[in-house]
Amino acid sequence: MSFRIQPTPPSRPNRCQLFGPASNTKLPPKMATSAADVINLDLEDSVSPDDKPQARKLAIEAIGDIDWGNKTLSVRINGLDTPYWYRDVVDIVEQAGERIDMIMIPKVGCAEDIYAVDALISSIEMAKGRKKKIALEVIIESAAGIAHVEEIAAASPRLQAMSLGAADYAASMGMQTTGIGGTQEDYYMLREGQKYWSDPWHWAQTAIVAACRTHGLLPVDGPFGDFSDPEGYRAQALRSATLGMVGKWAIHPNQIAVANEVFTPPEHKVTEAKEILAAMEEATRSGAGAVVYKGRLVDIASIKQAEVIVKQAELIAANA
Ligand SMILES: C[C@@H](C(=O)SCCNC(=O)CCNC(=O)[C@H](O)C(C)(C)COP(=O)(O)OP(=O)(O)OC[C@H]1O[C@@H](n2cnc3c(N)ncnc32)[C@H](O)[C@@H]1OP(=O)(O)O)[C@H](O)C(=O)O
Ligand SMILES: [Mg+2]
Repeated sequence: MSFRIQPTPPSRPNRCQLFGPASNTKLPPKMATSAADVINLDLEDSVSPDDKPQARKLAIEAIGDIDWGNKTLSVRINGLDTPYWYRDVVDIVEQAGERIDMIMIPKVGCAEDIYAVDALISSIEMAKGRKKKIALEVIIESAAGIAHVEEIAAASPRLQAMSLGAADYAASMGMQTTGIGGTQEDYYMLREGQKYWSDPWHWAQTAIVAACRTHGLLPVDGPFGDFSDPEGYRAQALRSATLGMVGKWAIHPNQIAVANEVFTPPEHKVTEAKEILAAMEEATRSGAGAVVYKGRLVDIASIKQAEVIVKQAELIAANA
């Protein structure tokens, strides 16, 4: 380990982030009673330009009027290249009650994007005497975003989470696809006439996980557009969880249960992790640094790996 200790990310569940356009009044009450850990009321791409002012007003009403229970409540503002974002921040931070937890900034490309929003929020919080500091989360969904992912992760103490936005990312990278996440037909290796599909999102996800872990943020997988393909969603979520992401977006209620299931460590993994911790405790007592568990090596690094799984399970149980 470096002299700099890896910071601990926020201790809250983030298995499923459910999105819905703030302009659609039918959705927020349903989102509030869903099993998602995080709710994102959207002012950005699911809201048409003509509906932006009304969507802001409805988001403010929904934040104040609905019982959101213990969910983390976030609003996605418009991008910094639009005429909408400053008004989103001003209206939400001035007019929404203390129940709002987070603002999500889309399409971030550099640390200064976060600085700008942070400065504006800070000024309004002081002017209005807001008690609770609003947190930030960002979406990496452009070539610039992924190129500058580490400086973005380090940009503000308000930052809690970072997601991959597969659709805008694909467009910005010039990828030849209209799919939002998941397997891409043409991204395969060929061996002896057999196709083996690879994961075109892998590099971006890994870069996001590394930046988040370095700076104590929660890495989150973004949307999977084909909500009629639960097994495709599950496969993508399983890959993300294996890489170290803590959750995934849902754009339809039928994706929530799968996200919650995949990002809750299964019982057999928790049991195995606890057995490894017990085996290592025994090894430490007898002065050994490594032991054999089920025919394989476990050592001091295995303690840290096992602790990841046990802590994930404890966090989720504590918030159930
Ligand atoms: C890709 C980039 C993004 O920006 S992703 C995030 C932005 N997009 C969204 O927020 C879309 C959210 N989803 C929806 O608006 C809808 O789900 C829909 C339009 C995709 C489909 O809606 P529809 O009503 O046709 O679907 P049904 O199957 O009929 O719904 C059944 C039932 O569920 C309720 N419902 C639907 N969606 C939601 C939801 N999001 N939350 C809660 N409830 C929902 C619906 O009202 C029905 O209810 P019922 O009538 O049965 O009571 C990204 O940035 C990138 O770049 O990658
Ligand atoms: Mg997007």
